[in-house]
Amino acid sequence: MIGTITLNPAVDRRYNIDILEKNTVKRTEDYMASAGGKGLNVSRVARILGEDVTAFGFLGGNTGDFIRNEISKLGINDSFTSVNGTTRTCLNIIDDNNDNIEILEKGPVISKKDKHKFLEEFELQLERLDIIAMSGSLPKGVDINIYSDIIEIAKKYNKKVILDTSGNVLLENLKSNPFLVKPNKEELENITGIKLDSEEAIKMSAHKILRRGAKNILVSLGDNGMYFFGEEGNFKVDIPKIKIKNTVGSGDSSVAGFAYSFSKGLDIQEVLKYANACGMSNAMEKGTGSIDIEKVNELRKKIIVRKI
Ligand SMILES: Nc1ncnc2c1ncn2[C@@H]1O[C@H](COP(=O)(O)OP(=O)(O)OP(=O)(O)O)[C@@H](O)[C@H]1O
Ligand SMILES: O=P(O)(O)OC[C@@]1(O)O[C@H](CO)[C@@H](O)[C@@H]1O
Repeated sequence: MIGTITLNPAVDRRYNIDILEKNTVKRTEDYMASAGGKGLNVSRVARILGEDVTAFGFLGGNTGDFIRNEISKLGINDSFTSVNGTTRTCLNIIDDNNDNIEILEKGPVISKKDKHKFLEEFELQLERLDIIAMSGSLPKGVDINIYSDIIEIAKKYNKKVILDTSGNVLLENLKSNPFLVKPNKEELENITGIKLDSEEAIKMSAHKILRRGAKNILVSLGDNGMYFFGEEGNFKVDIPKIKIKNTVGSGDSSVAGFAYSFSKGLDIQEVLKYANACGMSNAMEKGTGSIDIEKVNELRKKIIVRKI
């Protein structure tokens, strides 16, 4: 069973239009709403891979009800804590060239009481979880160290935690030794201040993050694949060219592919193939945080993992 934590979930609304242009009115029949926020994308992809998933976090208002309904249809166990505020809505507007704009709301304010309820619920269920993936930005009212609080609880039960977040929230929570972090190239550049224009620069930056506490790091590079640095060595993943439709949620799909294959005991090279194949399959679909299992299996055969 994979546990996912989405402290700031979102109803993701995707709109496909012909062209992105200032000062115009656009009408479209090509749009969709999904249960989003990074951890919920991880949940959905892990579920498509055939894994049992329990999802934790905060939900409120009619958008929260929409998400509860969607995840119940997918067979994801709902362990969300109810809050008074309203879960945010995030927009992804994509044109015919696959250029897009994302508009992300801040989200509701979480009270101390609800935070404690959430931590209690999480600890109650921890024993049943093989691995935990926690992802995304923090809602207001929640302390920047909350991801460390969660990791410390998980450590008591010997559980591994993947942390996929960015900026100061990522930096501040490295001290509690997350099992894996997954910045993309831009996020890694932002937190280390080092321009990542060579493999050497990426390696140096990634090792900076390892020295600050993370056990392993995946650096995702969009259409250029991925690097992995950590306990099992250093690897570069080379991927074939694909035709993309919507790359939003590819990072989350990679986290799901990693968590799924790692928890099944596959070796690191196979795990990295799963992580990339899931990210790629998501990029080939219109939906956000959505994969096609047959494509994942085809793609895995075409991905090359090199020790560096
Ligand atoms: N344009 C693309 N072409 C091929 N593969 C892609 C593309 N974009 C993403 N991928 C695959 O998905 C993985 C994760 O994507 P990416 O590096 O864009 O993560 P991300 O920036 O965290 O994504 P997001 O924040 O939108 O979820 C990549 O390592 C790659 O395997
Ligand atoms: O504000 P956060 O939590 O950083 O990002 C939220 C978000 O952009 O991330 C997902 C794509 O990765 C979307 O489902 C969602 O809207």
